[in-house]
Amino acid sequence: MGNVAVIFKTKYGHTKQYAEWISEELKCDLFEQSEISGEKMLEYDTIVYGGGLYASGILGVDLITKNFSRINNKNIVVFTVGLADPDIKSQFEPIIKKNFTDEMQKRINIFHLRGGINYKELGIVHKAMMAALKSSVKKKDELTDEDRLMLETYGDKVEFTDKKDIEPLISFVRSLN
Ligand SMILES: Cc1cc2nc3c(=O)[nH]c(=O)nc-3n(C[C@H](O)[C@H](O)[C@H](O)COP(=O)(O)O)c2cc1C
Repeated sequence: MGNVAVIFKTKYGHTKQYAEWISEELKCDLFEQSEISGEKMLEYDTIVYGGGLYASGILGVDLITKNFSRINNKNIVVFTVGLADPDIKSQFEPIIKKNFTDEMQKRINIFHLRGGINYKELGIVHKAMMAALKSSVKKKDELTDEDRLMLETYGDKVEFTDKKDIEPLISFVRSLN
């Protein structure tokens, strides 16, 4: 795995928690996305980037995509943190397509971790986005499990963040050259 940098961007702290656990486990450097430049990333053999999921976008992932041609020769691992259940793999396909080109998808190893939400903490824009999502879900004829979870927990607090879920990512990074 060589020398590893864990980099993250969070709005409400869930991705930061995972990034801290990962960097502690790997005993490696940890950076907030705004603290590290494309140039600095060149010092590492393995880059692990984590971003919260917002309307299918991976927060701050442009650090990786904009610098992709420079870091292409490194091990690149991305983890997303969202409310979507990581066991339902199909729902991540559009997210991966939206955030990465075909070439990037071949080179980047992607993991999905589950975060949480506390409606009382949300900023005004995010509150409005969740309200809009709720009314569109309520209009659906058939609800998915995710839709039901959203309606049941709307306005409340849900927490899925769990340290043991980093294990597959940790084993993968340790297996890298
Ligand atoms: C406005 C808004 C949009 C969101 N969009 C998604 C999404 O597209 N997919 C998903 O799985 N979770 C989505 N979430 C849930 C967040 O990804 C989840 O709260 C996550 O834990 C946030 O990570 P952070 O605390 O590190 O920012 C959304 C949350 C908000 C408030």
